[in-house]
Amino acid sequence: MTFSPTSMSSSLSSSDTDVASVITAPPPSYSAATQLQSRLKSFFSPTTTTPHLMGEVPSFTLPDDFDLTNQKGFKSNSWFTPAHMNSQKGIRRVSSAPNANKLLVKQQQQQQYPRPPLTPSTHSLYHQSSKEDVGSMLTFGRRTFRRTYSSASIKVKQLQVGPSSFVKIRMLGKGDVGKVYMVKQKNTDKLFAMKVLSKRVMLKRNKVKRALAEQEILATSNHPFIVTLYHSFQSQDYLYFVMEYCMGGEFFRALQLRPGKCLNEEGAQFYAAEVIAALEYLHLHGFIYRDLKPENILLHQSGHIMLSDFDLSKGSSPPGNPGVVKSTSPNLPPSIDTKCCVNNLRTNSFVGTEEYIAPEVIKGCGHTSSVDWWTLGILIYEMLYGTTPFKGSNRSETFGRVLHCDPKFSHQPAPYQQHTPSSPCKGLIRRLLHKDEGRRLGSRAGASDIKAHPFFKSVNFALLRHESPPIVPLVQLPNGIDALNFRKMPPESCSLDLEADINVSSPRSIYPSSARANTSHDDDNNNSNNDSTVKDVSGVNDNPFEKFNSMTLYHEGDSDPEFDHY
Ligand SMILES: Nc1ncnc2c1ncn2[C@@H]1O[C@H](COP(=O)(O)OP(=O)(O)OP(=O)(O)O)[C@@H](O)[C@H]1O
Repeated sequence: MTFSPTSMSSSLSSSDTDVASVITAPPPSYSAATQLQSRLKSFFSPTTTTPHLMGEVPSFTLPDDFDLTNQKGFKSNSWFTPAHMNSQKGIRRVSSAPNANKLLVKQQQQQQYPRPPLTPSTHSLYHQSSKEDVGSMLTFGRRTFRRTYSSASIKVKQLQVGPSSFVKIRMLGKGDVGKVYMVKQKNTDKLFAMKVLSKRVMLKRNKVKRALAEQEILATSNHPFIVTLYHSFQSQDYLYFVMEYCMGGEFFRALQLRPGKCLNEEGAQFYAAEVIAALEYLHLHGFIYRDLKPENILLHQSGHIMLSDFDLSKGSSPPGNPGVVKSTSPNLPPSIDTKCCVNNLRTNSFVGTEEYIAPEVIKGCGHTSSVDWWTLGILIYEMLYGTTPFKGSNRSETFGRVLHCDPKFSHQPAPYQQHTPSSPCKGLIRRLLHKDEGRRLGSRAGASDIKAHPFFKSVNFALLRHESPPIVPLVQLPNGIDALNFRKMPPESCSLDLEADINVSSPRSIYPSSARANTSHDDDNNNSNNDSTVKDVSGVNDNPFEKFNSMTLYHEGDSDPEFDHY
């Protein structure tokens, strides 16, 4: 398909006119990081210390008519009705009833570890200091933090763009509360992916905390396999994320286009290794991802992966310090324990995607970072077999299999595969899909456990970026506008009228959307959401989007004069 950008381009909504009209917030401050953590984070280069996002935003008027109730009814299954599924909430992301005890514990934790407030003086100091040498000390509020090598790889600046700085090219995808557009920056002609989230819809569906979590992760991550955020800002009605445009589109689509919708073992090993590197980085920073699936893996033009969509992720506050664990083999050096960075994070939310959901999530007995290793097991299986291991004809059957069945490996090669999976490969999948999270691979030291498995014996994790990916996306035009692997969006959806067509399930023709869409019943996130939303209505808490920062981020390697000094 050929495509003329000029014929299809349209300026962004006139209500969101320019930088001046954007509600700006100061950039974030950095959190404290221990020396060990800093050293390890630099080791996982390129990376950064964690800026916590505590901006102050001028208040604005909320739409009068927002509704606190979730619109969709959740139909629980006859054989399985855990308490957290009984409430009448949306099917795609089911929210749980608030749990008073947990709220109390959370509040106590917050009192114990308050995030440092950011004052205008602190962020102006930050700007002045952004050129300072590695290792210099910065003072934020009452706390002093050591800048490390890694923190110099992202510069947080005052917002330099607004909605009108971009021209919309086309819609790339549509989610629960927003849309993602391919946009072109007017003065540079650079392409970006712009995620636009409707505040109204977020308030309606209690998704405010999710957007804040996503911003925190995107703004603090600087990793080759995690999608890069360049700007974030908000207007009266929308939140905006301007991210690197992943020309290769969804890994899910790329898989679907392959014969048998699968990869050979070598290919699966490659993508699994990149995913492990990304998850390891997230865990190190204290985040559990919780929604690994091929739809959330995007492909860079080079074919390397970029993890995206962090709205179901959960952060540990504060993240624990990484440790060092003895290797399981006497011939191997000790390895890094990233499990302990997320050790204090146990959450009871019902989140994930049906076919990828872990047993402990279904049981509702609380889950930890081990859920990410479960989903990795499902992903590897899907890459090899073109289908997930526990898929049933409906949700009830799928959950039943997740809880009670072992993954099946046929003695014959799967269609379009020349071989059956090797023993190390099957062994890895079995160990990742262990029903008991305490005995699952990764439960001891996190990613290091998995990297040390014989299946990855031939993989050099440090050099992954230099490997040639098995799938290199076909970009039909040199400017990347007509890339493959995106869902076909109806042309009439190419408007910024978000209210009109948000929550129309994404057209996933191959799988029924219910099986592939995220499900959530997010007690810990939504407890606070519910809480803050209720306050908003009563007028006690004026702005639920206060903590959403408006900022521009520069990464090492971007054309920014400040980086030229390094
Ligand atoms: N950086 C990007 N580059 C290219 N395409 C992207 C990018 N980010 C998102 N997309 C496209 O937009 C789709 C939706 O993005 P994303 O999953 O982040 O949105 P969402 O609103 O959070 O969706 P969901 O409700 O499924 O969580 C993706 O599946 C992908 O096709």
